[in-house]
Amino acid sequence: MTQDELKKAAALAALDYIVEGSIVGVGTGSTVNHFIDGLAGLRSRIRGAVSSSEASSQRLAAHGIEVFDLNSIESLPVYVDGADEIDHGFAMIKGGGGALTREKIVAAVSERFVCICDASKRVDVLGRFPLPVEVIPMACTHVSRELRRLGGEPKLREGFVTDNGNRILDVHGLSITDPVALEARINQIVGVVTNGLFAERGADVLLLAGGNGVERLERTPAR
Ligand SMILES: O=C(CO)[C@H](O)[C@H](O)COP(=O)(O)O
Repeated sequence: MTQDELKKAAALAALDYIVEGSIVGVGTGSTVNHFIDGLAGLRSRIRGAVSSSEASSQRLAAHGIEVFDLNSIESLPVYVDGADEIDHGFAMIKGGGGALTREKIVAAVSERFVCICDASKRVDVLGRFPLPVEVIPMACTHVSRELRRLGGEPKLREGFVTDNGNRILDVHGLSITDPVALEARINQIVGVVTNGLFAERGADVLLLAGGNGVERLERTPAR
């Protein structure tokens, strides 16, 4: 199977986690695009969706799925999103598509985070994938300096502006032994909107597609 076929298998498995009659939280990326296309077939069984990016909102709307403002909803039973890396404690690096801040907001509201990935995303230690950090434009130089102090090598994502009008620094070379602590530490830097470590609020379910099918893994409570 190709990587894209594996992404599609994981994405379609997530349809089993949709709560009938609910609003569904929808992430961003090529794996999520397969999920959105699959969700179109269940349109009559959900109220609609909240989305973590303009791109996902457009794709949902093109399928006739109503996209709600997150501020207007009372509960979000399930959020489905991909990841760039996920470790064995279900902490993730996200933001390869640059949607990390809205993803983190929707994830924070949701009761259950269902992560959909092909098996190449599973790692023992996070950090081979450069960590995206969303930064207020005027703070790029200051934040880069601070990130270097933490041992990383930040690179501005050239030509990319987030849906929130900000910039992304991709931080290479970080050794992420304590994802919860590093997530909090980077978020303390003035000018950082948020970073792509999803450790304080990691995934609850991991649907991991590999050669032998889709593994359905649940996070153990004591993470
Ligand atoms: O965090 C994300 C976007 O900001 C994506 O979930 C992540 O980059 C994975 O993308 P893909 O499904 O295309 O491999």
